[in-house]
Amino acid sequence: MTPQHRSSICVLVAHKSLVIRRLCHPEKLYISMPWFGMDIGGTLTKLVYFEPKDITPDEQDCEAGILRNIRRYLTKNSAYGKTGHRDTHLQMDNVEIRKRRGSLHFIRFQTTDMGNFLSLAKQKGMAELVTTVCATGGGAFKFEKDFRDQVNMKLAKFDELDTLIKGILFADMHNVTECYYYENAREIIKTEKRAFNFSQPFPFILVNVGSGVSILAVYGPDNYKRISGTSLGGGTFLGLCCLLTGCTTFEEAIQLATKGDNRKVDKLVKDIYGGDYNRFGLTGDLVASSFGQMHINDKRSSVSREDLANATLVTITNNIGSIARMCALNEKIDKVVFVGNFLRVNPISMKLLAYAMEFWSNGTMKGLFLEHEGYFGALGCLLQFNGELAAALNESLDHSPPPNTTPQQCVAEPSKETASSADKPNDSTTR
Ligand SMILES: Nc1ncnc2c1ncn2[C@@H]1O[C@H](COP(=O)(O)OP(=O)(O)O)[C@@H](O)[C@H]1O
Ligand SMILES: CC(C)(COP(=O)(O)O)[C@@H](O)C(=O)NCCC(=O)O
Repeated sequence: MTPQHRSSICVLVAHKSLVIRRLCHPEKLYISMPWFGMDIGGTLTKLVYFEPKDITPDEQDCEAGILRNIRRYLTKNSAYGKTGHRDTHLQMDNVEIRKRRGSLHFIRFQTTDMGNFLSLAKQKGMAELVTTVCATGGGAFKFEKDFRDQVNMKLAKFDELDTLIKGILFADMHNVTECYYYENAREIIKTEKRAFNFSQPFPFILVNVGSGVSILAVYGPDNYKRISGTSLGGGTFLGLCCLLTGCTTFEEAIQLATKGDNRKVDKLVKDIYGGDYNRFGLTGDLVASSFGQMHINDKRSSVSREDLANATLVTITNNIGSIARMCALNEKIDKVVFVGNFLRVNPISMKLLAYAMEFWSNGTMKGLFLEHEGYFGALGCLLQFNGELAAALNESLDHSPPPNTTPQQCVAEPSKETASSADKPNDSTTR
């Protein structure tokens, strides 16, 4: 291929505030890579990266070195900086987004590490390549100035609950084993994970257990309301566990909880009644009072760190289960979907939630879970950006090659109207 040939097929199209790239095939239009969706949460930042796998030799020729390096860096490693991890087991291959085929990669790091992330982005040349990052979560607002000042990047902000739902629906459509439930949930020791067909999802209650908890009633892809929430969430579990046991990470807290016994910490119905409280169906083994034994000196001195971790996990989980069930009852909805990174590596809570839904509803409600747990906001953010851009591009696309044929690295920059939906109040989101 001659340089003239190359320059004539790698062209730039600029329209309004969108700058898009036409690579190699004039009839094909590509929003410039890299495609990211970022969810900057209260505890963890989640990054979903789309790796194109259908790159033609021509396109490869046109691709900037920085872009290639970023792709290699993200896909060849599974640990980045101090706290960055790629969840390789969650990778989704052969996914089509905007007529491109590729893999979705799922990366997380501590939000407290944002400074290091920005330095790394600068070091890897991201700042030269990308001018706008699609972001959701509270941090999209909190860190907007840092992105602008430190790496000269703008944030295209999307609402975290809108993107959460979009991400869930996409993942479920593209992964047949995304949704699961626990069979025989009433027998916690024996219960087993089973795939659930979530192809007819509506209506469902969505419980997002992040740092705090948001509870939504979802009636359709664009029809939902936020019906409740609680500040006693994943952040509470981790915070209390660190205080009570001296552990320092979520993984450690879960490890401790796995080996502990909440019955040494909590007061059970049988500790109060000497057995069951039959009149209202309260069995003796039910927790009557979380941490209810810890005012007794002897009991306090005999509990282990493991027992305290387990009791903390059970307390937080049961409270979430109880609120979720009441919400489902109020809305007359029988499917309750639990997501959020609190459920990461945490089968104890998932089984307890499945049990709570089943037991307290006499089998009329079902607790459901999703494999990509905490990544749906970031995924929906990536999709929403493309979707809205696509609409804008469809309107504006001029199929004839433009006069300027200089190959040049460029970025997709959303227009104000399309990108800043999170800046506007959301009428469908009520408390
Ligand atoms: N590696 C981890 N570090 C810290 N918290 C974790 C980790 N893995 C799971 N968690 C749990 O996930 C919660 C955060 O969930 P997430 O859905 O990412 O919410 P947020 O968007 O508020 O950060 C934490 O409060 C903690 O309970
Ligand atoms: C404020 C939040 C939406 C932030 O989301 P998060 O980062 O916790 O996922 C969430 O923490 C929340 O809904 N908290 C509960 C607030 C309440 O209803 O009491």
